[in-house]
Amino acid sequence: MTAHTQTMAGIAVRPQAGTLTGTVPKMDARGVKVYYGAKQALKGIDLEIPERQVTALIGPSGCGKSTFLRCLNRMNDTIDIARIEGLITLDGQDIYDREIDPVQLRARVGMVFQKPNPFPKSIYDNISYGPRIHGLASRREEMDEIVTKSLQRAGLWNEVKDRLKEPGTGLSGGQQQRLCIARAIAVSPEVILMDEPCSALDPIATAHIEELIDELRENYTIVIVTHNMQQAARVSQRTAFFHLGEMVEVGDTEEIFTTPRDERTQGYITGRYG
Ligand SMILES: Nc1ncnc2c1ncn2[C@@H]1O[C@H](COP(=O)(O)OP(=O)(O)OP(=O)(O)O)[C@@H](O)[C@H]1O
Repeated sequence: MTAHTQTMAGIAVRPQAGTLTGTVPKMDARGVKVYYGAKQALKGIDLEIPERQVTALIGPSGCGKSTFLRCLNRMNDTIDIARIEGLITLDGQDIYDREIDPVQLRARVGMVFQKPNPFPKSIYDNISYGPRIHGLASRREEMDEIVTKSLQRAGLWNEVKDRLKEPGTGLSGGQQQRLCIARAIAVSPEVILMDEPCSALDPIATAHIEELIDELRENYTIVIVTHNMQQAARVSQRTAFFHLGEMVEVGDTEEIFTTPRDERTQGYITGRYG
């Protein structure tokens, strides 16, 4: 018999019961409920996040996509009225366990936000800040290497290599978003969460970020919230459709966009509502 795990809410659930993807997921959510005060925003989400793939979360405004994304690195901890129940694991370990330090967790599960939010510091310092607080480099040369590699991986190095001391806020919107991705990469995360990362960008900058996401999945597990269904179809391998706080259906992206099982999914992807 599968061992039951006590969750933060004291509810017994079976971890990783019957994996849908056939492999052990990088992250696994079971029965995740979120309340903001008395209002329930998520009604029991079960979702596996496969390793080194892009999982897209889609659905109409207010259905709980961002709330769910924030559960995956405990960003909801910072919202006083938010309460979460259920189980979320990273490599099989409960991320809400008392032993887990949320700051360390957020280094393993990084986040990129809707609006590029570089620190009001130099390009170099934007990248070196995380590695410094996590003690990832003991010498200047090591830090230089982390900064260079992170900017290279984020596809920004050639554009900024001669102006690393200039403020990050002086870059274009698309460059700032790539700087934020480089900043997330700098602490060697395993998972990167992206909350509508292109919504503030023009089509060219968006195309650049989408190409980058496709490259990044070689090394990272990515979860992306997007309102743009073409984008979900272009960048993700799996798609989960959320509606009114429920996860209605999840599957291979191609399948979800061509032969959805649930009529609510079909209604959304064909633009009938949302
Ligand atoms: N900090 C908060 N305090 C109170 N209620 C919140 C908070 N954040 C989200 N909510 C509520 O929870 C529900 C889900 O919101 P969430 O932002 O997760 O949805 P979403 O699907 O990401 O929406 P959108 O696509 O518009 O960003 C909504 O009813 C929203 O009003």
